[in-house]
Amino acid sequence: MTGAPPAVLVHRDAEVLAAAAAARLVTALADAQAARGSASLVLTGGRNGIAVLAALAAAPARHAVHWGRVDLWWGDERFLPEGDPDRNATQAREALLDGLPLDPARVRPMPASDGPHGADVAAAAKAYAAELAAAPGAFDVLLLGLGPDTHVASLFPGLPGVREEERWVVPVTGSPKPPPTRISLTLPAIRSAREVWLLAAGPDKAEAAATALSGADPATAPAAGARGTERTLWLVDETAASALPRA
Ligand SMILES: O=C1O[C@H](COP(=O)(O)O)[C@@H](O)[C@H](O)[C@H]1O
Repeated sequence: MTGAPPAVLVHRDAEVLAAAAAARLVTALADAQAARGSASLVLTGGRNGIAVLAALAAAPARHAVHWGRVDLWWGDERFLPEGDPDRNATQAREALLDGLPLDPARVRPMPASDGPHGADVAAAAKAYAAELAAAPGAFDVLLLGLGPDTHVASLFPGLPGVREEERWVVPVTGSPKPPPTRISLTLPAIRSAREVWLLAAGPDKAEAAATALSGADPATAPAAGARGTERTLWLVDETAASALPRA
């Protein structure tokens, strides 16, 4: 498989994991800005991803990042009306984004179901792919949560999105986790990022982490296919790490 092999960092609990990932994110974004002038970050939904954003909102070190020069994208979205509390973008705004001096032109949530494409999720996914294609440079950091079924973004085991080899964004219908209709980056898009960080805390993630890190087929364990070009980091807590081999 292409990409950097995973490195696993185990933290004491979910709270420490969120604080440590937030601190790491500040450093990664500030380093990217020092090297290239701006930084590009892909956000995830889910409880661990949103916990990292909340930890960042509470960390004075966040001021080390020039937020006006950060491009924000999303790895997946629940296809719901704008402002719906279940949208990943709504949760990210409430946890962190509303309190940051971002450049609104550089914040690119995935389309909502009451947006310009209406309920046409395929058109919405295509439009997001076009936005991505028009943007220069690689993602610096791409965050992913881990589902108990090994899903990442909205790429679920057995659904066609996980086998996509060409498109960077796909519509998802029939998601086993509600809501059923979603938009997701694909594995080729995820693998284009310099750094991919998978966040997993809680005993319900233990089997998924062990399966994905054992070299499973991404078609049946999507998280196994999530790698960065320069770095793949699994940031987990002790309970999520409990089924991993000791070494
Ligand atoms: O629905 C989603 O779930 C995954 C995992 O969420 P978690 O709450 O089990 O950690 C998340 O990564 C994804 O962005 C989200 O849309």
